[in-house]
Formats: sequence, structure tokens, C-alpha cells
Amino acid sequence: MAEDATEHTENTANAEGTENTRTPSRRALLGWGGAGLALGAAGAGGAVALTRSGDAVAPAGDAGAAVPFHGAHQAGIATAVQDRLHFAAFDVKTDDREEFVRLLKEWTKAAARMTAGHTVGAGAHGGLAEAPPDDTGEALGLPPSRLTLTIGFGPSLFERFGLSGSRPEALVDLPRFPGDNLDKARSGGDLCVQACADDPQVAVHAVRNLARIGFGKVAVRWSQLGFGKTSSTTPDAQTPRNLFGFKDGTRNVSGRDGAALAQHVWVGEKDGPEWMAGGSYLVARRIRMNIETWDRTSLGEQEDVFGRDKRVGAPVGKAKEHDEPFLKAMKPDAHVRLAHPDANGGATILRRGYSFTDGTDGLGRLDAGLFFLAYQRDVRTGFIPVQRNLARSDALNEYIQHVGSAVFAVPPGVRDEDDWWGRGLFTGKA
Ligand SMILES: C=CC1=C(C)c2cc3[nH]c(cc4nc(cc5[nH]c(cc1n2)c(C)c5CCC(=O)O)C(CCC(=O)O)=C4C)c(C)c3C=C
Ligand SMILES: [Fe+2]
Repeated sequence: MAEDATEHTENTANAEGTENTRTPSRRALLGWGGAGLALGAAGAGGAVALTRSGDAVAPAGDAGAAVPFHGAHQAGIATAVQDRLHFAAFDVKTDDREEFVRLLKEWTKAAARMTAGHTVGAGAHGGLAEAPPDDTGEALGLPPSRLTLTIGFGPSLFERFGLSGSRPEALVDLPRFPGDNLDKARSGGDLCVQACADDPQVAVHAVRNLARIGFGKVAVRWSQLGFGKTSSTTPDAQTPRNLFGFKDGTRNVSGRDGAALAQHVWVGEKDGPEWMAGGSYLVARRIRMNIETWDRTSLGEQEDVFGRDKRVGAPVGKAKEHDEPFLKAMKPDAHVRLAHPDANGGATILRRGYSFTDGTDGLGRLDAGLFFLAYQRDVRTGFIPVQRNLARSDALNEYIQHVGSAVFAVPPGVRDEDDWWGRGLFTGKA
């Protein structure tokens, strides 16, 4: 960790141009009423704010750069997929609506700061020695790393706080699909936060600090670390490979294709409910991949399973990765043939998944797979028809198993410093 280098540089001005002072935090002045108290002043650009890195934000386009937090849509959906993921689902522990709203406001401020490369609140040190610092400190010295924080609300949240009338029709509970072997401990959640960054420490720091701010009001239900993005939203960049060694994400919604995003990903103004306009719906599936079985499967069979070649990722009968697939040339149970929009009434989703390995399964095999994340305008016309088709007859099913599942309504973006995550839902004003 580069804290020393940062802390002792000559120029300790932060990105806001204020000096990197050791002023006590507002929380220190107010007493120990909770970590969130300090966020209001510092998050609003107060003079006590310290930069996380203590030096300038990396230039745009750099892997260390900052992704703007404010906008019509939340970042982390159309954003060029970062290298690493820390995804966390939370259970709400409070029945007090006002307390929960305060938390959402505190989270928003902390998220805006962390994505800009700053510490939470008044920072990781410099406050009163008798109190825990506002920020946990492990990201000191690290650049913003294109961190994005994306919040989602699960179906069970709408059973609380008198919100049942605000639940979007498109936020359906997922049906049980053939072959599902879902672990309740890795499924569901009232809330989720998707943290994506080019540095795993930055993503983990962000989730940890949000969980810390939420202590007593929310609790982590399950979480998933991911590496090696398995889809990209930048079709002109090199397509990443999944743990089966195949290029994954060749045909995906491009984050720069405004028309496709409007058609398939963003909730439209007329879709309803009003508070979701500009938002999206997220399906998360933890998919175990039996890599040991796969590794003993012939190359020909592997290529038949996907309907694409392993070397360049070209569809059957074609030479180049981005050649238009001719579905009838593929085996009837080929994954690509069954997942393609033409086989599913046009259903199109934006995939944003990551590979994972989480130790062993206790039977001498790696607990490895794909943490599948898909964004869409409506779950009923997005993930569900595609997964129904795949669950029925995909050749890939011999090698994978869905072991975790969750669905979330992802509200629109936070417009400016006065706005906050979920404002439309909780105030009834778009
Ligand atoms: C319900 C949706 C999907 C699940 C679940 C899913 C799991 C899954 N996929 C791969 C590997 C590949 N998928 C590819 C293409 C592809 N997959 C889906 C949907 C789901 N995949 C779609 C919509 C598509 C695109 C179809 C098209 O339009 O042609 C590919 C090929 C390359 C690509 O286009 O991305 C691979 C490889 C795995 C390993 C997996 C579960 C572990
Ligand atoms: Fe797929």
C-alpha cells in the first residue's frame, strides 16, 4: 500500500484543491453518534475532506481514472467493464423508514466520494485518537481505479416501509428453472451494491465502508468477489475469456450504443413506475462451472457446446469472431444458438459477469464459475425467456449449475450533489 509515498509527498493538495490537513472530523466534534454523521459535511465538499490518494486523480481513459458518479443512469451498467468485482447483497435490519432514508443519503455521499478517489468522510486518520476514523484506510494511496458503485433494490425491500405499491411490475420473482440448485444463503437480498474497479482493493474497500456505515441498519447477506470480466460492453476492445477458455461477450449490448441501451437496458418513461425511469433491472446468478469435467472434454465437443471456435471465437462456419452467426449451422443444443435473440423473441440483455474461484468444494474440485450479471429493461422479456430456453436444452448444462440467484430494481442515476440513491422511490417524486 502506497500510503507513505502519498502521505509524505511535497504536494499534498487534494483533488478539490484544498489542503491535506489533519483537521478533526465533524464526527469528532459532534461526539460518537455513528460513522455516518461525518459524511454530510465532508461529502458536500467541506474543508475537512482529505483525498484518498492525496494527489491528483489519474487522467481520463487511464485504468486509474475516475468514472463520473452523477448522471441520468447509474454508472457500472453501460460503463466499460472494469477488471474486478465485489458484489454484496444486504438484508435490511431497521423498520424505521427515516433511518433507512438517512442511510441511503449517507451511502450516496460516501459513494460519490469513493468513486472520485476520496476517502469516506474525514478520512482514515487525522481525527481524534479516541474514535475510529471515518474511512477504514486500505485504499489510501490508490487511484480511483474506475470504481463504480451501483445500487439495486430487491423484491423483499418492497415488503417493508410501506413500499408495496411502488414495486415495479417488471421486478418479478424469478421462476425456478430446471436444473437450478440454489443456495438460499447465496440468493436474494433487500439491497445490493455492485462495486466494479480495476483494482480489487478499491472495490473491496468501497463495499466494506458502505457496510460499515450501514452497521445496525443493514447487514451483508452474501457477497461475491469476481475477477476476469467475462463480458465486455466495448465491442472494439479484445473480448475477454471465461474459465472454459472461450471468448465471452462477443455479442453483447455496447455501452456506447445509445439506441440499443434505450431499447433493451434502460427503463423508459412510459414503462412505469415513474421512479424507475432511467433505471434498469439486474439479474445476478452464481453459476458453478465444472471445470474438471470440461478439461477432460474434447476440443470438438467444447466448440459444439458453444457453437463457436475456441481460438478466435468465430461462429460455426465463419472465419472471424464478429461475423454474423448462422444459427442453423450450429448443433440444435448449442449455447449461442439457444441464447441468441432470434431464438427468444428478440430478448436482449447486457451481460456484465465475472469469473470466480472460491476455494474448493470439499471434494477436491475448485468451487469456480461465472458470476453472471445481466441488465435489462424488463426481466420478463429479458433474462427469463433466455434462461427458460437455456435451462430446457442447452448443451452447456452438462458442465454448469446455477447455485445462487437474485434480482434487483436498479434506480436511475443520482443527478447531482443534492440527489441520493432511491430518492424517487422514497419521496414519490421523480
Ligand atoms: C440467461 C442468459 C445466459 C446465461 C445464464 C449464460 C451463461 C453462460 N454463458 C457462457 C458462455 C458464453 N455465452 C455466450 C453467448 C451468450 N450467452 C448469453 C446468455 C447467457 N449465458 C447470450 C445472450 C449470448 C449471446 C448470444 C448471441 O447473441 O449470439 C458465448 C459466446 C460469445 C458471446 O457472444 O458472448 C459464450 C462463450 C457461460 C460459460 C455461461 C455459464 C457459466
Ligand atoms: Fe452465455
